[in-house]
Amino acid sequence: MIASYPQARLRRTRATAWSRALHREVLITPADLIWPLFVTEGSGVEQPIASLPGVSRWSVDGIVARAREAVDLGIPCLALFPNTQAERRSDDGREALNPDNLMCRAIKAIRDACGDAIGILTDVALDPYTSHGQDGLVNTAGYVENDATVDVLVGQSLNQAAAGADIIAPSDMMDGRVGAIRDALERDGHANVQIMSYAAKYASAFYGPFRDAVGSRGLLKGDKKTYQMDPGNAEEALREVELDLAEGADSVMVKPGLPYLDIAVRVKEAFGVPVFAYQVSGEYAMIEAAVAAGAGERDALVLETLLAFKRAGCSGVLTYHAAHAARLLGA
Ligand SMILES: NCc1[nH]cc(CCC(=O)O)c1CC(=O)O
Ligand SMILES: [Mg+2]
Repeated sequence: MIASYPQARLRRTRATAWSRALHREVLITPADLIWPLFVTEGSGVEQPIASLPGVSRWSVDGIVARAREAVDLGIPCLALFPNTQAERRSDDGREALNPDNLMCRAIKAIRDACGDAIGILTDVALDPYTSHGQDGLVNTAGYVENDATVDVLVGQSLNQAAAGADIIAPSDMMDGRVGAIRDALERDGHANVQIMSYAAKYASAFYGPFRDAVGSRGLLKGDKKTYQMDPGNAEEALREVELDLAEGADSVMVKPGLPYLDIAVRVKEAFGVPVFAYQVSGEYAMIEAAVAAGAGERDALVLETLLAFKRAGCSGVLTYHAAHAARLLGA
């Protein structure tokens, strides 16, 4: 029998800070955070990104400094994204296969500086390397070809793994890419390289600032609706996750974050595997815009939104607020 009022007063346990702390069901800690970083050419370069106030692209030396900062803050993993120079972009995105590309140089530099003190997650998709900004190879009809793209993504993954990536994170939404990448990693001696699949990734309006950051926004014609998921679909997300797990994903991601918390909950309940959420660039920008407009307080907005992911059952969150949040949580 469950008591009712006045024997039950749910405000009793909320009356003091110590009691609220004692009864809190979930916590967010720096160890729950993955910090996405944008890499650019040069040295000593910091380029602020206008649509992501507070976030910059860094040259490799700056990325190494961010990696050391992350280690000090207790952030376990970085996610790297390259801003590829226009002259290195092509229709087929072949720069993704260059063992000396910006991404590979950043991976090696972080590894040299930090050893195994931090994980390096690398995004697999061709959009930072294509002249058209699509994640895959586009045929003459303008359609992104699935199987031909997967062949290139396998090469991109092996290139990243050879440079020292710890977690390969395919964000392209091609069918069958997780299995193909897993097979190739096993064959190539990378049995312990993980795959975190962007399994349920939606064709979202929240990616705009990210496309500025990697330099693909002005290039992209049309949209990504023939491969990223329709925002109306939830059952389909479970099928996407099921397939990626069957193909060898170690963990799965739901993206964007807050607007899709229901998906995170359902995936966790259905499969009981490690689920990560990506609080994407547009979500970050929304919080910063609210702060700038005096509509909310940054620290509180950041910590509340991050806690929500933990409550939904996520193992962790990719967030551009990672360093700020870790500083707040470490204090
Ligand atoms: N495959 C590219 C990729 N990887 C991560 C993001 C978005 C992340 C963000 O908005 O923060 C995107 C953008 C896209 O699909 O167009
Ligand atoms: Mg899929």
